[in-house]
Amino acid sequence: MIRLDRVSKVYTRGARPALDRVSLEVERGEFLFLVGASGSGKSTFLRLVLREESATSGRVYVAGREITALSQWKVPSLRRQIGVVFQDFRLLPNKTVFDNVAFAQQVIGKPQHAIARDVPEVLELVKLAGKERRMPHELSGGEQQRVAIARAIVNRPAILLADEPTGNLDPTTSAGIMTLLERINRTGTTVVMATHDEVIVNQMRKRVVQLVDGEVVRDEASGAYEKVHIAEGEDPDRVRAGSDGDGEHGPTAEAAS
Ligand SMILES: Nc1ncnc2c1ncn2[C@@H]1O[C@H](COP(=O)(O)OP(=O)(O)OP(=O)(O)O)[C@@H](O)[C@H]1O
Repeated sequence: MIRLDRVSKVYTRGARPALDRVSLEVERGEFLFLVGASGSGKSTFLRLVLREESATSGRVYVAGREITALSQWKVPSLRRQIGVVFQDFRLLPNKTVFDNVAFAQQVIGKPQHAIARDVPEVLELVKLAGKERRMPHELSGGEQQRVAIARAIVNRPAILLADEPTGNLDPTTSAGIMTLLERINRTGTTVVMATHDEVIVNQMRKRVVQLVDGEVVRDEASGAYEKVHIAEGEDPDRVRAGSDGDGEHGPTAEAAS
């Protein structure tokens, strides 16, 4: 569903790459956590999949298409296959819950009867039935994120990208959001979630890909989030190669396939 083939991204010439020769495949229907410290390249990964940024080298494939050199006019059709959720919800403050979700359908020209059918259905799924007429500021953070998720999935995208979706939420509310994302994943949607949240990652036991300085240092089919510490004076390449004695920390992409 998503494949990166030796992808590097350099934002500023001469600077360290934000992603450094990343090769990774995400199968249709998979749920993948992308973890790593701030600045490790998680958002860059998501932006490349969305074609908000282009790779400096290597190739990116999404839903069977090579998007590295996709012409600009084809980008909207790529994005229609991808729903996105952010840490800060990004709802339209002057629109109701219903209209925030409906807007995602209106911009792609969905007819009114489809909107009248789909929006209540998706609001039911995210457990917001009855709150259609509320404005975003009349909702809790968790409810606002549910609206954002409803908006992201209302057009039935093949892929859902979530960038720190629980970053502004308390643990209980976060758990509810994770239950919802898992349910969406079970309907066949491929989910890639970037997060710092070790508790969530460790509870879910999904595939975990960990980045350090733009490099994949771990890829485990049902992993935990173990922080990779690079101590002062330690050779970071030794850590990245996973040669720390127990042999458990190297990239294990094959284990997930
Ligand atoms: N538009 C940009 N121009 C220049 N450098 C950038 C740009 N976006 C990101 N970077 C750099 O690329 C690296 C990776 O950033 P990225 O945002 O992908 O990390 P992240 O893992 O998502 O971090 P966070 O968890 O803080 O969101 C960082 O060193 C960052 O400073």
